[in-house]
Amino acid sequence: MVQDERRQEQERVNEVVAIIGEKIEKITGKKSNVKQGIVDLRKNFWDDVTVNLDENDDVYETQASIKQQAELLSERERRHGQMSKELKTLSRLQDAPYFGRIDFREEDEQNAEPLYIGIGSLMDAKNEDFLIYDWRAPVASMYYDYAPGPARYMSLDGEVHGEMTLKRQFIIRAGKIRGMFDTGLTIGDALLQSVLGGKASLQMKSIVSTIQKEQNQIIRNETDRYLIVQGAAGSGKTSAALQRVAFLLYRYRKTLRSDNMLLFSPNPLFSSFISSVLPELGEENVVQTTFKDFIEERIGDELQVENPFDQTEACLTMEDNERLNTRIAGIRFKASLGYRNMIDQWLEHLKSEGMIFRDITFRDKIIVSSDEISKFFYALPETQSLLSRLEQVRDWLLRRMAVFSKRERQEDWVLEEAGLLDKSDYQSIFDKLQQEKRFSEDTFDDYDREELLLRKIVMNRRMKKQRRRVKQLEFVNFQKVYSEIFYQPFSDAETPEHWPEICRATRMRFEEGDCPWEDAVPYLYMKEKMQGRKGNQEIRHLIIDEAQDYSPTQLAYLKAAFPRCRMTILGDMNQAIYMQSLEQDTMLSEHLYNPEEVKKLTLLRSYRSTKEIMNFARAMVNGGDQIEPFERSGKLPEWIDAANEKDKVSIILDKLTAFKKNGFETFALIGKTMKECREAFRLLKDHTDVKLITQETYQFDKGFIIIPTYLAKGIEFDAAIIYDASAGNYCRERERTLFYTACTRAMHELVLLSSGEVSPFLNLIPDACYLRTSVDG
Ligand SMILES: Nc1ncnc2c1ncn2[C@@H]1O[C@H](COP(=O)(O)OP(=O)(O)OP(=O)(O)O)[C@@H](O)[C@H]1O
Repeated sequence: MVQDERRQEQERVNEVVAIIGEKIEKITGKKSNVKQGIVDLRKNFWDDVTVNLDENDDVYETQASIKQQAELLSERERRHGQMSKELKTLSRLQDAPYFGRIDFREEDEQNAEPLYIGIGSLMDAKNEDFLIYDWRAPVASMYYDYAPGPARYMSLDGEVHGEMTLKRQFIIRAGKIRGMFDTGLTIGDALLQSVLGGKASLQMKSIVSTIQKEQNQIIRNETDRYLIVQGAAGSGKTSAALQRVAFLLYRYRKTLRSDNMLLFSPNPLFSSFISSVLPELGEENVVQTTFKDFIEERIGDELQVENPFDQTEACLTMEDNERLNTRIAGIRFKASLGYRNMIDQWLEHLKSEGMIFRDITFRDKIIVSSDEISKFFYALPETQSLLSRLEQVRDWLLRRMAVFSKRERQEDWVLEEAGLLDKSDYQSIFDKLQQEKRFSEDTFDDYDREELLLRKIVMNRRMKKQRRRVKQLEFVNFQKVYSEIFYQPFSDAETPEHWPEICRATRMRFEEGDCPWEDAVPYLYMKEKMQGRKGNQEIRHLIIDEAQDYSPTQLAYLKAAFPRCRMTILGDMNQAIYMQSLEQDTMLSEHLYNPEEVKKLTLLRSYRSTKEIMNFARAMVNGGDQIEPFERSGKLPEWIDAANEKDKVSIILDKLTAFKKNGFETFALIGKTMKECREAFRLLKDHTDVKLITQETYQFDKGFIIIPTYLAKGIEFDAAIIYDASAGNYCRERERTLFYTACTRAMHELVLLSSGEVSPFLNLIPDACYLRTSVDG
């Protein structure tokens, strides 16, 4: 019976594959015709355009004709693009046409209808019935949401109720059914077992065939402007987020393109790790950036912005003393909305005093001095906003610069510089003079005219940059205005502990042209508020991964920078590693949003690691008992005492050999800091093939790598070794989440090395959760 069914299903697969083959052939033929059409059109573009510039009407006609031709060309190019995309999806479907089937009997109907679900939809040859439904189609949601029994889905015409009589899962490769299971509520635990038991890969895979019900809610949420997902390590936050992108691109395909979405990822390595998921689902990748790159680009080269990883590294490697306490207090305070209020107060204060301007200079001459600007600015009515007054200063300065330019162009140096102008400049002046002659026959002053035009060109070019800066209101000395905050007499109630030292340190950094990472967003907030910078209207959806590392100030900044945006915000409080986000509000805090616009979902089931690894790791974090490890068994985590560096090296080498024997392909030695990783690399590099991952690494290969925790975020490995789990390395409360993050990178095996006293976090773990050995076993 079962065999019979399998045979029938295989026959259907064969039929569908054959139809896909025919479609591919047909579209390929059409595509090459369209391509030829494009080539011809490009070649003969001007043949079909009537060019006539004699009369005004003719010019319009010519323009219309060019426009028509260009539209024809771009329409064909668009069709060609669409066909390429369709072909890509078809060839994926040819390999594995679908992964699921549900039989659904609608209320009031007699019979159940089988629906097959795959990564794209496919109609039969007559274009009448669906042979495959796209996983994102409304009806397909039942596949993820229900076990056989009563089921419903939301169609475009309203809710449809009925009964699901069968739910079946397929593994199809190269058109052959390799596995077929009839499943219960959770989609094919057997299949999930086999997917999760596989090797870690260098690139994340899509989870389309095994999306879980709670993940489906995230993927298909359409109602909430801000969707927050708090999910345990390995619970599929990133996976669900990428599936969600594909879903939204499908659901809103008429209005939403991939370049309307922006994904913030924690580091460049992660960006490349996830880059193949969307193409695998037949969608284009969305734009990706890191928050640091985004901020750095907005600040430009006026300041040297500290890298957040350097900030973390500095805090983790500094000795425990007052300097460190000051730094941490500063980081935490500047991430709070309290500090933002302080900046708002400062902006208010600037209305009556305190603005600092730059001299407007040209070749060592002061065109307008900062004092003069200040006088002009403060002479304007205080009732006007800062922005409107700055705009009036701008216009006044531009006029003053024009007057200056007119005077300066009489100077000898200008003519000397004109001698260095290009041939093309002379040509354009000649053309201009010729044109002028069409209107006046007076040619006596041609020589003077030419000299004047040359002088104008020189001055315009020399003053261009200056003018642009003035237009952008850069005559305000924003850095100094910001530094001034740290001279103001704020009350003790408004300021944190160590405030005087924080002020001193911040002023010093700004004087040197450095912008500490904790000041980057507050500085931009102040500056852009003064400049009245408009928000980005193009980006309509932000996906923010590892959101536990974003502060309320950073959230507020993103909301203002992308005013039209919806946001999917994913993170795990237990993996907060930046000083700013430890034990205080982060972007995951619901109360930072308008209650009507926000929804928070929680993922507690963890899929990445074996049950043993997850049982071990969850014991060290708050609320860990609520995390549910997926039922997949492996070895107990091993905690090995190593007396010295030599022992450590030999243990690591032995473990590597064992990992390879197990068929593992990716293994990481995870250090707390880059400093620790460099030390480990120095010890190991002559004994084995190993690569050190740094901030500049954009991709990693199979094999053995050494990586600090903050760069391993979001990534996974077949096996992980924690290089130093001693008390000296992980004992402070703020190191708990770092330690947990490191341990949860391992899929199949976890090894921890320590010498001397072990981290107190390990004491929290029941003895039965690990195996303890020393070097000689
Ligand atoms: N429904 C699923 N089906 C198959 N695999 C899944 C599923 N959900 C998650 N996984 C797998 O679990 C692993 C962890 O997923 P992912 O990286 O998305 O989790 P995460 O919550 O972002 O983790 P972290 O916070 O630790 O970085 C990945 O290998 C992913 O493929």
